[in-house]
Amino acid sequence: MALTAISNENKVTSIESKQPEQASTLFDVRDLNLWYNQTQALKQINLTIQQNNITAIIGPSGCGKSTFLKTLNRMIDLTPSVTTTGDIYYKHDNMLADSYNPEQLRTRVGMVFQKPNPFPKSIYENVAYGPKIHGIKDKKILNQIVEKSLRDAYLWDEVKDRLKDSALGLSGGQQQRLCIARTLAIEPDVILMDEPTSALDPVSTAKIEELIQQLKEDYSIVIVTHNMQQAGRISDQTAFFLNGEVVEFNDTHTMFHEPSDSRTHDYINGHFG
Ligand SMILES: Nc1ncnc2c1ncn2[C@@H]1O[C@H](COP(=O)(O)OP(=O)(O)OP(=O)(O)O)[C@@H](O)[C@H]1O
Repeated sequence: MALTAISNENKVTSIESKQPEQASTLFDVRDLNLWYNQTQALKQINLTIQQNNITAIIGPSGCGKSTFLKTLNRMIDLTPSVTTTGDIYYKHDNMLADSYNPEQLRTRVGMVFQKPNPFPKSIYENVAYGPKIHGIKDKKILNQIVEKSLRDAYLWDEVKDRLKDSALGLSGGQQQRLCIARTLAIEPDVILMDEPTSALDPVSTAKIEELIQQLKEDYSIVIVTHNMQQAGRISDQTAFFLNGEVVEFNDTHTMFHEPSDSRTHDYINGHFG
């Protein structure tokens, strides 16, 4: 299978090279394979993820999208009986190496899940939690972080008068924006999002999509989505996964208008999946 990657200049480039990618590459995934016990879930994945881009991961159920996302911050380590081969360079360090510190990686690579999962604490404490864990005790600084994170997550105006209320009293869409604010509070480089709008109504979905596009200014985003329109609307690059392989990885416009593989064409046009 011919695999291609899009450089910052939007030229199709070969990723056969074993040299580190250019400075704007955040993740450089090389020959990644992953097994759950004997079952191979990811097969020879090669792709690069660029800074300040939105990269969408699409594909039918069970094709390995979430597994791939969880390798990017090594949350997959928490699943017993997983083995991997290959390399993932994060800012030029191989973060799959035994010597690499996954805790540190997770402070740089935050994650937002399909179902909003706020802690059963106040709105304020949900956002302050990460910075507190990282040793910030000064109340004034914490207040600033909480306000900025909630503003950046487009939630401040809706919650500024009820910061001490339980986060569980927020609507689903507000809870998801709170989870994004909680991620922003630790100032990551990357936000991984696993179907972040699939449990939300269309209005909340539109707000989160707008937010994601805004966040691209300061963060890099990798989003798993089942929603083709969403991938087409918000992402810069799209990877199409099928049976654990990357069938096609390209800039989103090309992928949706001139897919190079007939399986991509069929999936995008709803013929399977
Ligand atoms: N903890 C696990 N133990 C064993 N197999 C697993 C585990 N998690 C996922 N798998 C298997 O790995 C494959 C890929 O699963 P994954 O959840 O990554 O797919 P997905 O594309 O995200 O699916 P969906 O769109 O349904 O969420 C599937 O065959 C799945 O059954």
